[in-house]
This record gives sequence, C-alpha cells and structure tokens, in this order.
Amino acid sequence: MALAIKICGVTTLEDAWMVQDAGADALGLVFYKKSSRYVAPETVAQWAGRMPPLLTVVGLFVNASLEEIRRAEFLCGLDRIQLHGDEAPEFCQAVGPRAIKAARVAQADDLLGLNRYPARALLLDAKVDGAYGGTGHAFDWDILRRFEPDAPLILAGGLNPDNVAEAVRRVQPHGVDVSSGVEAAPGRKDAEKTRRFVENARAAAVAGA
Ligand SMILES: O=C(O)c1ccccc1N[C@@H]1O[C@H](COP(=O)(O)O)[C@@H](O)[C@H]1O
Repeated sequence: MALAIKICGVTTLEDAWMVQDAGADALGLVFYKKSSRYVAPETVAQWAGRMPPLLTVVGLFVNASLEEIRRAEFLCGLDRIQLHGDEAPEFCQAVGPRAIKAARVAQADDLLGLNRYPARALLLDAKVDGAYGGTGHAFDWDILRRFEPDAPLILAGGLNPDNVAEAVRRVQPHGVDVSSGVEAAPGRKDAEKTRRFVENARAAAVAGA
C-alpha cells in the first residue's frame, strides 16, 4: 500500500502549493488558537478556489465544539477533521466519517482504549506535558510492536527528513504526519525540508513494499 504523507501547520496559500509541489498527499490547518501555527477559518475561506485542487485538506481541532468544527468545515471545505484533544469516542462518532482521532502516547498503556474510537484513522503523537501536540518530540516507536489498531495508523511526533525513513521501516504506518520537522520558522514551512521529507518517506515505503 502506498504511504500517505501529511504536512501539518500550513498557514499560507503559498505553503499550500509548496506542499503539493513537494509531492505530499495532505495538508493540515491548525484551528487551535494557542498554536503558533493557528490559522483562522475566515483566512482559509479567502483562499477558496485557489487551493491546490487534489490535496486532502485536514482541519486540526483541540477540544473544539461540534458547532465550531461544522463552521470551519462549511467555510473551508475540509476533507478530514483531526481531533487532537481529549475528545471522547462519542464525540468522534458525532463528527462522523471524516474524523481522524489523534492520541498522545508515551507508553504502551496510552494505547489502551484507542480502538473504541470510530475513526477514519488513528494518529499517534508524542505525549509532552503541557502541550497537545506539534512539539517536535518523538515517542518510543517500539511500544507499537504489539498494538493492533482497528483503523489505519498515522505516525506523527518529532518526524523530520532525517528520521522519517527509519520510522516508516520500523512502524510501517499507513501514513506519516509532520509539522515542526519541516519548518523554516513557526508557522512557515521550509520547501527544501518538505521535499526531502516526502522523498525519504516514499523511498523507505517503496523499499519496504
Ligand atoms: O502543530 C501544532 O501546533 C499542533 C498543536 C496542537 C495539537 C497538534 C498540533 N500539531 C500536530 O502535532 C503532531 C506532531 O507535530 P510535530 O511534527 O512533532 O511538530 C502532528 O500530528 C501535527 O498535526
């Protein structure tokens, strides 16, 4: 199966096109106001009709209300909803078939109960005290050895152009997701790092196929 690659934390239309040019499959828009990568739904709405046409657009939310999510979906035409907070399985169900549930993990116990989420995919990020995600920290991938997710697994947390190949080889995820590791500055993506990330991830996936 081909590897799906998501570049998260895009805040400009220019970076959205750069992500497509680099060969990624999806971009993430962070609708969490406390993030340095926050972009307002109203800003994205102004890009309407000028977005790369075939990229999957993922809206990232942290403990947002269903109303907030529906509003952003309406304004921005989101293809997926990434729930990156403390949302319950029932909330994931209410969001519907576009929901990706993100979980923060540090040890094997953090994986318990994740199969209760009726999610399109499970995204695993590193657990770091005081932050919901996007920290640039990786977790110990070995704790996934005995994990059998019911939904496709997307690996995230501290990935970058230099470690993504090893991550793909060891975890064999359905997809990978990166934010900090391909940034030039908070909220701005680096074209060269993004291109290398995609190239190295795809090469590892092809070699392991
Ligand atoms: O990117 C953010 O600012 C962010 C804020 C709150 C929750 C999640 C966030 N990003 C997601 O975090 C992971 C890992 O990011 P990184 O590569 O370690 O920086 C990724 O899934 C982003 O989608």
